[in-house]
Amino acid sequence: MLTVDQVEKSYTGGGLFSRTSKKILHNISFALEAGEVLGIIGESGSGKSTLGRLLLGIEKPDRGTIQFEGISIGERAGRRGKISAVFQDYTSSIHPYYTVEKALAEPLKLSGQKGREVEERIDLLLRQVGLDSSYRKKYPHELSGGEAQRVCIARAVSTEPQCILLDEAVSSLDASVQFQVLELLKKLKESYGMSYIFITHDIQAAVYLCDRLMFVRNGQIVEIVSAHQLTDVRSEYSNDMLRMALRLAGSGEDRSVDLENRKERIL
Ligand SMILES: Nc1ncnc2c1ncn2[C@@H]1O[C@H](COP(=O)(O)OP(=O)(O)OP(=O)(O)O)[C@@H](O)[C@H]1O
Repeated sequence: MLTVDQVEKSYTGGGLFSRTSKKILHNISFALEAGEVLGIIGESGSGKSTLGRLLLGIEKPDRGTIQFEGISIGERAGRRGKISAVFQDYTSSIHPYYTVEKALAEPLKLSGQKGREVEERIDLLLRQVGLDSSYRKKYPHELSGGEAQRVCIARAVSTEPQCILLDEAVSSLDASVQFQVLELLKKLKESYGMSYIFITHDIQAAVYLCDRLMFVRNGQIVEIVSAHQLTDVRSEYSNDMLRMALRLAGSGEDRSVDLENRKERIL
C-alpha cells in the first residue's frame, strides 16, 4: 500500500548564510501493508519525526520515492483522504477557538459531507472515541489531555483514511490514560481496518500496538522485526532498547499498564 524507496533527507545547518548540510535520513526503504501497524522506534534525534513529515507529504525527500498505491505522496492525489496524522501536542492540534464539533466538522465538510450527514457522523465519532455528545460544545481548554487526544483521534479517523500516522501520540499522557488511548486505537483499527504508523521511543507501547517494529538509528533502518517475535531481534542497538524497556518495566518506572503482558512479549 505505502512504499518508501531509498529515501534521503538533509537539512542545512543553522545561521542565515550556513551552507553546511547534515544528512538526517539515509537510504530508507520499507513497505507498509494495508491494515498493518508499523512501529518506528529510535532514540531521540534518530530522524523518526523527519521521516513522519516526509510520509505525510509535509516535506519532500531529497532523493528516493514515497508512494501510496503507486502514486507519489508529493501529488495531492497520492495523499488526499489516504493518510492523516495525530501528534504528541494535542493541545495545539485543535484550533483554540473551535468547539469539538467544529473541529470534527471541518475535515468532514472538506471531504464533501453536508448537513445532517455531518451531524450524525460527529455523534458517531464521539461515541467511538468514548466521549458523549456533551463534548460537542466544549473548547480545547475545557478538555483533559486524554479527552483532547481522543478528539484528535476522532478527527484523524473522521474521513476514514487508509493510514494514520501517530507521532508520539500517547507519550505525554499519563499511564492509565495512555493505556486507554492504546486500547481505543486497537478498537478503531478493528472497526475501520486502517493501517497505523506508530512513531515512538516507547517500546512497550509499540509492542502492545504494532505488528512490526522498525528500529531507526542515526537516520538509518537498523532492522525490521515482527512485534510478536522479538527473540528474532539481531542488532545490539535494538536489543539494548528492548533491555532498557524491560529494566524500566521491572523498576516500576514504567508509565504504562498491562506490564506483565508486555514483558512476556518482550521476553
Ligand atoms: N527543520 C529542520 N531543520 C534542521 N534540522 C532539523 C529539522 N528538523 C529536524 N532536524 C534535525 O534532524 C534530526 C532528527 O530530528 P527528528 O525530530 O526527526 O528526530 P526524532 O527521532 O523524531 O527525535 P525525538 O524523538 O526527540 O522527537 C535532529 O538532529 C534535528 O535537530
